[in-house]
Amino acid sequence: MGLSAGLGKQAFSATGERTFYQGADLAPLNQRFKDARPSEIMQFTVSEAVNPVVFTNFRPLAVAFLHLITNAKPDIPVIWVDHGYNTPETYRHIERVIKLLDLNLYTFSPKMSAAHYNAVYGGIPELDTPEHDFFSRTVKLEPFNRAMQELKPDVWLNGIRHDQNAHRKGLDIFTPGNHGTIRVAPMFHLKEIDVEEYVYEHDLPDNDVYFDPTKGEEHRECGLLLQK
Ligand SMILES: Nc1ncnc2c1ncn2[C@@H]1O[C@H](COP(=O)(O)OS(=O)(=O)O)[C@@H](OP(=O)(O)O)[C@H]1O
Repeated sequence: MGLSAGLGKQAFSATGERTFYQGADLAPLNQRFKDARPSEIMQFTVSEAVNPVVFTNFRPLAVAFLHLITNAKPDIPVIWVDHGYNTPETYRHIERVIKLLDLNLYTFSPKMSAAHYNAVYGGIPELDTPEHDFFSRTVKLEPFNRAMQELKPDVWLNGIRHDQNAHRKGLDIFTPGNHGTIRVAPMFHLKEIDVEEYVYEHDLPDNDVYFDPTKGEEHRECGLLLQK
């Protein structure tokens, strides 16, 4: 399915009732929006949500999601955990995207800087060790949880897709997120090529040199999606 595939004439209006709350039955929503365009899912979500936020790591192709969501709601809070280990290219890319999309950015940093961590613990630990778990908790999970506690969103919007890894294949557009949120992934049913085309067609800058210190390989989960 491409970005231009859609629901056709069907339109949705706000019901006045709360759509997104912990324990909401999400199956009817997933059914209703399974063939919808990402822009329709975003419009519906921002009109029904009370306090929607975006979490992003500015990974490759994330700019497409940020472009779509800021078209639907320009002032939506965009939360970025800057763990301090991004590549220089990623930091420069982030600066460009903040300016281009005029993002309402909230940056959350770990309580220990990367320089401090490196000096005391000798850099990024080996994967699948207790040291690496501690590292991930310190540089990513703690600031992520702090952001959730401070902003108290009802909806966590993100750009994840079904084709990113085996775990994500089993997810859906609307799923229960942690901290009582409903996690909404408007691009869930898209393929990587659809998103690449969107970036190309809109002449958006992309992030080519990306590295996540909490993952060894691209398709691994670091834990934010697995946290309950
Ligand atoms: N650094 C940082 N800051 C803010 N938010 C972040 C961060 N890392 C992950 N996320 C959120 O988790 C979603 C999935 O991210 P990842 O693909 O990196 O997977 S993981 O859960 O971190 O393993 C991710 O969705 P997308 O960025 O849209 O893929 C975000 O909603």
